Amino acid sequence: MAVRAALLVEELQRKRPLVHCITNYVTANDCANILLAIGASPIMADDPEETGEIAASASALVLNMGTPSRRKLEAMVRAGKSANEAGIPVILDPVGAGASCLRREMAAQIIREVKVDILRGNVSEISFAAGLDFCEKGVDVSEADQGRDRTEAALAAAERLGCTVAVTGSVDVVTDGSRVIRIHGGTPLMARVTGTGCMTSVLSGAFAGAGKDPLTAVSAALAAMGIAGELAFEKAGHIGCGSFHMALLDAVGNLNEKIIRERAKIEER
Ligand SMILES: Nc1ncnc2c1ncn2[C@@H]1O[C@H](COP(=O)(O)OP(=O)(O)OP(=O)(O)O)[C@@H](O)[C@H]1O
Ligand SMILES: Cc1ncsc1CCO
Ligand SMILES: [Mg+2]
Repeated sequence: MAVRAALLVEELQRKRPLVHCITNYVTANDCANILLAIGASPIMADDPEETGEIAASASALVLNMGTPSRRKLEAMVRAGKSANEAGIPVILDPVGAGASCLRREMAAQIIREVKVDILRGNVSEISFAAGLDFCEKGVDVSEADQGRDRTEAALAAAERLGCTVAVTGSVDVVTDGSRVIRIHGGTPLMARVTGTGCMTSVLSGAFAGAGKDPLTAVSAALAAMGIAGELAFEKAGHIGCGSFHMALLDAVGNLNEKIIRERAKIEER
């Protein structure tokens, strides 16, 4: 898997996939920059008047529920249907999925009307999507969920939704319902900078847009992000969160096939 992930980086950099993101206003800029850094091409577009058209010309679509609205929901459903018709992968990041009625309705409607290929979230969000949990607070992992089993949540969500699921955290877990892959690495500082999860979702979009298999695509994205987190920590971890944030973007921009082949810690059982 580490070798395939490494080769996928080269393929991504050759193909330069266009990734259409309908995302939140908190981390949109970081998501666009991380896509450019890895070698993909971002487009942020969230008006329902254009999202169907933009998705049809993209290589992947990423739907992030971070700052929701009815209008954004309409934009996402239109884009999602268009992506499904065009046969491009759809990634859903159900940010704070259980935290409000609007978010619950939004997640339910997207899952009902759009075929999602990859669901990526933290353990609270994925537990909600899997039906294991019925309320959430905020966008970070709740205290009650800190000890929750990521593998159990990932498998339950994959079974319920019939798609590939990634639950991120200290160790990331990815499953398509039968294979289970764990990606080690990263640093706890990644949870102290907002948007590192959103960035893994758009990177998953970039890898899925460059290859065909969602399981390999997300595993490659998470391995890349973990390695970048470690390299950034070595460079700037001792300075603080702000410098680490910038170093993370630098590190993603310097990733290549060799670094990923040597450093990826991907384990399958
Ligand atoms: N304790 C940790 N040790 C190592 N890596 C971590 C740790 N916590 C998070 N990460 C990494 O940080 C990235 C984001 O994961 P996280 O689960 O924090 O996403 P999130 O909660 O959706 O974040 P956000 O909502 O801020 O975008 C992943 O690459 C994950 O592996
Ligand atoms: C802090 C925050 N609030 C809504 S979206 C977001 C970014 C990370 O999910
Ligand atoms: Mg998140």
